[in-house]
Amino acid sequence: MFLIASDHGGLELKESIKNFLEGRGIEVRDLGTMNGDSVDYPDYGAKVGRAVSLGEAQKGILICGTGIGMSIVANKFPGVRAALISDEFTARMSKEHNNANIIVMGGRVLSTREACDMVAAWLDANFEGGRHQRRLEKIAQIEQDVRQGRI
Ligand SMILES: O=C(CO)[C@H](O)[C@H](O)[C@H](O)COP(=O)(O)O
Repeated sequence: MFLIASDHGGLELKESIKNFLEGRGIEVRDLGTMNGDSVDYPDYGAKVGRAVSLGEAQKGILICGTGIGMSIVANKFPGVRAALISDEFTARMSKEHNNANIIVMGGRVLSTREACDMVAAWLDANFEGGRHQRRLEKIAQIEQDVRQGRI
């Protein structure tokens, strides 16, 4: 099951991506925002970041105006690897090398077509493991060390 959320700056793109995913037979849970009123991206980024961190969902998609704020928020949660992607190449790499469990996009940056192609590239890619797994383990270790005040 996929989680998706946006602020007002990503609302339109969120709706398009949701339709795109559902068209591919993927179940999507929309955590808001549901209308164009101005809202604060941390509130929505935290909903998806928390759920992925707790294992309530395997994957998430976040959209704000640029994607920057949402990625900062989501990456506060342990175990979250949120990737701000900008094109099909970074979308694919975010899975192959980083095994990103959340992708983040800018609703004021991308066209619907570009964004859907990027989502497809991420979905269709596979994590390569090997040296990339070692690097992800180092990230997890850093997370532990920071939490326990070792570094
Ligand atoms: O990335 C963002 C925040 O870092 C987003 O672009 C927000 O959507 C943006 O900041 C919202 O701006 P607004 O002027 O309040 O519409």
